[in-house]
Amino acid sequence: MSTSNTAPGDADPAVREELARLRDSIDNIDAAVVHMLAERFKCTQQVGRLKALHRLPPADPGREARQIARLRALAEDARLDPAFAEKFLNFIIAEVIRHHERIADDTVNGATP
Ligand SMILES: C=C(O[C@@H]1C=C(C(=O)O)C=C[C@H]1O)C(=O)O
Repeated sequence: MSTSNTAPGDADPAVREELARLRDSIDNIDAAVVHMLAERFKCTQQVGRLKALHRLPPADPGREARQIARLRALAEDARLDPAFAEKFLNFIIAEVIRHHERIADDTVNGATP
C-alpha cells in the first residue's frame, strides 16, 4: 500500500462514484440515527416528568445494567464491538439522567417543565 495520499477529487471516476454512493448511505443512516435519538429523548423526557411527579430517583442502575447486557448481546449478534455499544449507551444514559435531574429540580422549584 502506498504511503502518499491522493485528494478525493483526483481519484479515478469509478472510485469517486463508489465513494459518493457509500457516503449517500452514510448520510441516510446518520439521519435515521438522529431521528431515532430524537424519539428516544421524547420518551425519556416523559419518563423524567413521571419520575419527578412521583418523587422517583432520576437514575435506575438496575435498569441500566439490564439494558447494557441486552445491548452488548445485540451488538455481538450484529458483529458490532460490544464495548463500543456499551460506551455509546452509557453516553446517552448520562445525558438522560442530567435531563431527569433538571426536571426534578424544576418540579421542586415550581417551574413548568
Ligand atoms: C429512562 C430512564 O431513566 C434513566 C435513563 C435510562 C435510559 O436512558 O435508558 C435508563 C435508566 C435510568 O437510569 C428509566 O428509568 O427508564
